[in-house]
Amino acid sequence: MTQRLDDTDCTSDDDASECAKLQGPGYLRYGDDRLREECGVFGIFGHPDAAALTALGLHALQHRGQEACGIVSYDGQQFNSERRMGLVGDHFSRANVIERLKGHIAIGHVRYSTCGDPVIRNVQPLFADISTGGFAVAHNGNLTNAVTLRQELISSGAIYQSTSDTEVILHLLSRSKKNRVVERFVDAIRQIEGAYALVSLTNEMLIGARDPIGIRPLVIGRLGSAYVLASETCALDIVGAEFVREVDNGEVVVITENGLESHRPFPIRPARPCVFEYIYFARPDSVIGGRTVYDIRKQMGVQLAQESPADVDVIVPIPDSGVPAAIGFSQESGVPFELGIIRNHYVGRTFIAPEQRIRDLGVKLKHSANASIIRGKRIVLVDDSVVRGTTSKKIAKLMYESGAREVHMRISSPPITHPDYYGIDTPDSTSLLAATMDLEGMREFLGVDSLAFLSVDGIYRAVGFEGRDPRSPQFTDHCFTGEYPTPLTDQSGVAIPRQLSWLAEVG
Ligand SMILES: O=P(O)(O)OC[C@H]1O[C@H](OP(=O)(O)OP(=O)(O)O)[C@H](O)[C@@H]1O
Ligand SMILES: NC(=O)CC[C@H](N)C(=O)O
Ligand SMILES: [Mg+2]
Repeated sequence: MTQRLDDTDCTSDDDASECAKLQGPGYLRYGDDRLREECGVFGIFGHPDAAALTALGLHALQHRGQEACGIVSYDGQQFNSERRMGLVGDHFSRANVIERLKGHIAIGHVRYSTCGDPVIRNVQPLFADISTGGFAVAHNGNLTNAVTLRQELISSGAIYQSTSDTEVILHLLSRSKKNRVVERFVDAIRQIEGAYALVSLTNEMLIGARDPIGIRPLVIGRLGSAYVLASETCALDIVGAEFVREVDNGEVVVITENGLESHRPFPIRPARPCVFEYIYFARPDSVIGGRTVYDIRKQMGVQLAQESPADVDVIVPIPDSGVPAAIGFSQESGVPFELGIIRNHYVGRTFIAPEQRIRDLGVKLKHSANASIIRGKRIVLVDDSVVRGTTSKKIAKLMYESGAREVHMRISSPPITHPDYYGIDTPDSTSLLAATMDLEGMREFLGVDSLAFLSVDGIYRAVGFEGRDPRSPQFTDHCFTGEYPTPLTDQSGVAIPRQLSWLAEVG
């Protein structure tokens, strides 16, 4: 059966085309030099206001991706799709937009691109009409063999519509020889490598899946008789859904009118979720593994104060994500916590810009000194991470300019020495401060009186373990250890062509 797709996706967007111009046309970006967040996914089955609730869920997940957003619904007759560059609230708060997205099943996505330009053709959910009917997919994560598979598929006749890694899933699904859509889906995900939390929609089901070691998060909720899938529990809270459980690593959940069915298509392995969810990505009020992210970040601050105390007058967090660790540091050390930096609420997470000059400006736009707190004081600045050092360097300078007597920096995660290929999109190693300098070099570069990072075991202790189990690490932590838990086929194979498409979207 073939369903109609009513597609009101944006076809021209000034920001998107400007971005594309700045980056060069149609490049399949890999490991470029920007810190990015992640994507967020949401899905709901069996609710008359499916699209409106999806918009709310995406709004709660906005911290995971601020580049673009989209929703696909199914109304019993046809699929309806809206995909836009920009924020959820700027588009999906309009009643006429939600009215167009009719139906009782919907999925949605907020995007930060890790693979493929930030242009409308890469905005998710992606949709395809395959022999079993319409199929939409929204993906958080990054596939580490997507380029290799793409080359194979294109050489055997596949016509790609985007430069996103996610599109490979649609091609594999379409080419599967299996009959049922769930079997085809399983067939497809067995061929992909890397990190994925997926929500997918057909005319009769909602599907959720996590990669074999569960790098990226996905939770299940109930809202009356409806089922909800979401990247984080904060998206369940906003729609009033009750948390049921996390989707397990390697699990596929299929939700139909008959309820939820669980499939385990991969050999059982221990989970290794990404530790960066705790450190930076997830919203502090989200619950992972039974504990709030806020509580865990505070514990990271406690561990940090124990490992690297400082003789100072005041503890100052670098907002936003440095705040809980700074509270923990203050409570453990007994030194008062003060908001010595005020954050501008109209600038999102790290100001997204392709040039260092604009990133520098971004940090200035985002953070201002609360000089009366700083003047004449010895302070500890607490942040969750240092990637390129842009934030820490600017803020340290700002503190001295505002009259701080001493500035000490404490980071509630270990030095990031290795790039990420699983959806974080930390830069290649030449741009990572800790990959190019030792501790003293970083201290000098940042211009602070002292600098210390939390140890790798300290992170594990904060989450509740005795330390990292070297034989079977409990987390995906390659950023700090260099130990990648999946094959990096695209990185280790023959050269990845930087340019896969000659189509530049200019409007
Ligand atoms: O060393 P850098 O390259 O500057 O990157 C590290 C900074 O980026 C992140 O903050 P971000 O502004 O993205 O988000 P937040 O407001 O949630 O802290 C992180 O919390 C650090 O502050
Ligand atoms: N950050 C992510 O999870 C990105 C999802 C997908 N790889 C994309 O580039 O769109
Ligand atoms: Mg920050």
